[in-house]
Amino acid sequence: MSADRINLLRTKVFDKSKWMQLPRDVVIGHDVIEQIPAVCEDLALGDSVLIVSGSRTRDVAGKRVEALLAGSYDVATFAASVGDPLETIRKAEAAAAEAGFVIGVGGGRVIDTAKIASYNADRHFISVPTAASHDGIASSRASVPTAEGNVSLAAEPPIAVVADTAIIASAPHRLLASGCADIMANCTAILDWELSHRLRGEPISEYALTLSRMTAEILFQNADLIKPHSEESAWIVTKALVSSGVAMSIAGSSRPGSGGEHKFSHALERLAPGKGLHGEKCGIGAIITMYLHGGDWEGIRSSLQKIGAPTTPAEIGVDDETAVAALLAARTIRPERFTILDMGLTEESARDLVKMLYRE
Ligand SMILES: NC(=O)C1=CN([C@@H]2O[C@H](COP(=O)(O)OP(=O)(O)OC[C@H]3O[C@@H](n4cnc5c(N)ncnc54)[C@H](OP(=O)(O)O)[C@@H]3O)[C@@H](O)[C@H]2O)C=CC1
Ligand SMILES: O=C(CO)COP(=O)(O)O
Ligand SMILES: [Zn+2]
Repeated sequence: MSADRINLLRTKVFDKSKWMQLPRDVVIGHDVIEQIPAVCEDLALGDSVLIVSGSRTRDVAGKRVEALLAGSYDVATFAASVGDPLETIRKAEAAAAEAGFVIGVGGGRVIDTAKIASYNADRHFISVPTAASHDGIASSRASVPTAEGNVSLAAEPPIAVVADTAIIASAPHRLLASGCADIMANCTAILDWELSHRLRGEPISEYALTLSRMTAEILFQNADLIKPHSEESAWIVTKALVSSGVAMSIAGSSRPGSGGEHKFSHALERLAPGKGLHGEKCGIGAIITMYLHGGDWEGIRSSLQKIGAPTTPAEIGVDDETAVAALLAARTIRPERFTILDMGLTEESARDLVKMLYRE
């Protein structure tokens, strides 16, 4: 082969690069919250720490983390209040800038606040989920509600995840079921991604896609094992959430875990704020988007029912008309993310779908 040809091939082969940020320590299991001092020592992140938690989650686990670290670190706390998320993030960022590293102890909102604040303040971040309710536990993305709908922001990937299954199993079952639904929704998210790849040439990551699909499939297979307040269930779901977060980190975007069903969920959050948990809305949305993809939508519905997640808008206090409006508004949220809901859905067809697929 001529030197010119080799150089051409080199250029072609080596002009691609990717930066994947993954957690270094992932500690999951019974009472592992007690391992936090060892994790912090192992990572040698500094002498001072900011612990971010919410009003409930501070009592659930935040205070325990504060006590565990108080002897060895200068500990500051930040209460991630429920209010304007961007304002809360700004305040958390200022507090993070004063600390050596940040620990987020809570549900999805708290973890996202801590990981964005860490990213903006250029601090390492440790993720301590108190509930297996969302797949942002281990990812480098954050999903933040704004007036225009949720935005997906780059965030600090956790350098460590410490997920205590005893704490997670004690959380309200609704949170665990919501996390299951968030993962089950991966199966429609990847169908949307493949559709966009075939139709519009959107780049796809086979590894991220396969990991995301496999994670959802494992959960569908284990749906019978998911029971309230069982530590085994917490273990199964938490591992799946970490795996799903890794898929997003590999992709460098939330695409492997967020398609039309998520845009429907974000639209609902805007139209009916506070109704339903994130994963619950995604699961409900996945029933419709799977139907539109021609897949096993009844399988999704029965798996959601098995784990105790809602399958109709009515179950989360949303009326049919609002669900129709959310289906139609979904395409206006993050419009660059092409999904099956961009394929000609009309008001009439949305109404028919809601009537047919969300029968009690
Ligand atoms: N980064 C990503 O990729 C993703 C991000 N998300 C984001 O995550 C958020 C949704 O997360 P989700 O966890 O569903 O909702 P929240 O974080 O709002 O948590 C729901 C409620 O559960 C409480 N809670 C959490 N853990 C426990 C526990 N162990 N015992 C009792 N109560 C508990 C919280 O308390 P407290 O008041 O203390 O917070 C809160 O009141 C959304 O903002 C969504 O956009 C969702 C999916 C993926
Ligand atoms: O929720 C997510 C994955 O489960 C990601 O959220 P976005 O839809 O905001 O990207
Ligand atoms: Zn989600």
